[in-house]
Amino acid sequence: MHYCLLYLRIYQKKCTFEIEVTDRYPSKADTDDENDDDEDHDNNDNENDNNNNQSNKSNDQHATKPHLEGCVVARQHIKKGAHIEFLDGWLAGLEDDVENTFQGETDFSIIHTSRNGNANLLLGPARFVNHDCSPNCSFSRKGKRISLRAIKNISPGQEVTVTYAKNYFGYRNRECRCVTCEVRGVNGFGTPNDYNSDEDSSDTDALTKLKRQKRQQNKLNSLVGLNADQDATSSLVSSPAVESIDSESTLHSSRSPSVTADADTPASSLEPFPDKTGGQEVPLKRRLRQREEDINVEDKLFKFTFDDDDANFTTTREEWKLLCRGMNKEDRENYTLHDYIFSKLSDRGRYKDLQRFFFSCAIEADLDLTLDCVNCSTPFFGPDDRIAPRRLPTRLCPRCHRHAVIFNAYWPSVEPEVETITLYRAWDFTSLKDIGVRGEFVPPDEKKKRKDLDDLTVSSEDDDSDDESSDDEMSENDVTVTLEKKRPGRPRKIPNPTRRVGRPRKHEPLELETKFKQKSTTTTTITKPTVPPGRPGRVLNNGRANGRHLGRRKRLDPEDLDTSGNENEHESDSDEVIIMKTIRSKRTYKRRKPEISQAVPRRQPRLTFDVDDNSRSRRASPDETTARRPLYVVPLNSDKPMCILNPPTGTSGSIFLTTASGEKITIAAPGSEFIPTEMSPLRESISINDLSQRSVVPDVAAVAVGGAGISYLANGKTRERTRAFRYPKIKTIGLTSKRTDDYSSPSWKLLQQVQSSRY
Ligand SMILES: C[S@@+](CC[C@H](N)C(=O)[O-])C[C@H]1O[C@@H](n2cnc3c(N)ncnc32)[C@H](O)[C@@H]1O
Repeated sequence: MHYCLLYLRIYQKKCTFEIEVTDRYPSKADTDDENDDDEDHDNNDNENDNNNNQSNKSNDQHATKPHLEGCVVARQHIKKGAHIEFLDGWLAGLEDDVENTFQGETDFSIIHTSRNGNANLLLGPARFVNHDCSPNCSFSRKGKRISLRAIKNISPGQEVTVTYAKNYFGYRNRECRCVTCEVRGVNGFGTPNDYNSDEDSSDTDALTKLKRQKRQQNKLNSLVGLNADQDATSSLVSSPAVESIDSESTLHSSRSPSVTADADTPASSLEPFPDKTGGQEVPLKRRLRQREEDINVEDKLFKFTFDDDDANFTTTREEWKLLCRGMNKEDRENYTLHDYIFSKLSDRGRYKDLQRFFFSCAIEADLDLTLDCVNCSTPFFGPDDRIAPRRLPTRLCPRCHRHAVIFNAYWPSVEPEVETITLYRAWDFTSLKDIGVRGEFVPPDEKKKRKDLDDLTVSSEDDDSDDESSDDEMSENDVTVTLEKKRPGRPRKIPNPTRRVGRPRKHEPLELETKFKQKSTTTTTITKPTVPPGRPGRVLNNGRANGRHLGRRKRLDPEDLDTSGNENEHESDSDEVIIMKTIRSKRTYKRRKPEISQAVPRRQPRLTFDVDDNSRSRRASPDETTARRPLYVVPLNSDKPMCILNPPTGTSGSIFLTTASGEKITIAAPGSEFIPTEMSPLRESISINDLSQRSVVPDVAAVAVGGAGISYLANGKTRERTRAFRYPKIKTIGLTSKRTDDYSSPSWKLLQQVQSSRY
């Protein structure tokens, strides 16, 4: 309890520091590898143009092996001599044999006190304080209690450090990877030669070296603009000789959260708020206001671009605004962006999964993608962060995000903002249309209809669930009967005695598990169930499965999608849902008859999303495309047609979309007149000249297929021009009315038909 309190206290407002994560230090395994493969490193590093010195080499090496550890970062100015409240530790004595069990572990901090030499386990927030050869704090001990005192002035954002011992990280701390060593290019950042020269040197040499270090440190001070107290290299600690100091490159290589400067960044940018006033002290309030303004600007500008594609994609936010423009004022005020997104998603619970999916796709699509924290400008998502984080990135870096969640204030301020801070996801559906994740936009009247149907379903399900609970082993027929009773639409979650909440537990009661298995087996063997039409858009499950994969730190694997989703879905809690999922599998829907005759391809693509197809590196072979590429249907309000085909001007014709297998779906009536100036809101066809002139086609339905084409009349002959899409991403073709609320438009109906025939 006592230890718990020690930790909990650090979340108090007046606490001047916080626990952060850093990837500065290598794991034990990394260090061993490094020693083993020194030669290899050199060879590899030589290939890297950017890495001219050893320190960078070393860093890059670790960039590929992120290893996170804790660190303590100041959140407020801490004056020299001040006791750092709440940064306390507690010593728990260790017996010798127990101590041995901790050998080689860095997760525990063992302290040997000079008085009796006993080993103690250091517990409490103080255990997160890292070593620096030029520390800004020192430990002090009172009985079993350890506290920290600042020996230099510490600014917000600076890491709180102490010196552990002279030889803690090997002889003369040669494996030390503190900021000071990094700046000096020594120890963990030095070359083996440094060590040799150091070992050979005499005491007099050491004095000269110290003097030289002092000179270099002064030089550094003037370079980075820190005063003597804040300087990372000010204290003369025992350290090998410094051959040269390349402050710019070494600072650049720093990946600790407390040091975020890059090569040409002046020291001011080490501050959480980049100094925009030419070095003058700016009041916190003003900086916060400035930051808010920046956020607003950023918000407007936030765009997502895939450079390998036909067009830039505007944000979902902009689409939403466009939609709002057509609304009356009252509706507009009540209709939030989230409403819009969720109306597309149809299920709030999928938001997170979809986010993960976007995140992974974003990484797939642009390997150099980085985002800067809107609060502290730290790049928090870059090439090195390709391994999926446990938490999704926000537009605030993890540190600022967490801080905002706790204090409703922007780091480092702890004064709550007047209004609740809105925390945006970094990948907020901006790429919805691009990535190929399908959403479902349900018109309000349709939504109502479905709701009514769903309500009906719930009541019928209630009856069914009674039956089920009385009979564990359901026969195939039983299932079919159950389903026949069902209305179309997604099954509702209903109270069910056998319902499993959350993931299957490791130690589930045996009885329940058997029951579950029996039912699953029964359901998966159904061959010809009466398929409830269901509602379109269920493919979001795919995104879901992907997210799950990411959570397991795995690359997305399309092969896994069909199966893993079923196992882990939240909805798989109930047997009902398992049944539905089975029915929704590709086998079942293949048997469904297309509802629009010539407009729908005979051969339906599988209900999978193949991430490999989506990657730049590989183009799917025709066979693969036929098998894997789905026909995506997403209504969008894009202001740009993404696929532009250039027919000869002055011609008229029709537009069709092609599936991956080459089948065509005509989406605009052939032979329609081209009247560029009069855009009929209800027209069924769109002139190919509209596209050729790249005119804006508002409120379009988007259909992602294998390609798109036009057929037109030229010299009395019908000609065709088709373009295959390289990636199975969503492409839009202008298609429908200008009015988004007009769901009676023929093209909207067509879209619905296509949608319903799809699933
Ligand atoms: C008392 S703990 C400090 C907290 C630690 N970072 C953590 O998250 O548990 C000591 C461990 O931190 C790491 N560490 C701290 N300072 C270091 C430094 N200057 N160089 C290399 N590793 C360091 C080492 O792994 C060391 O065993």
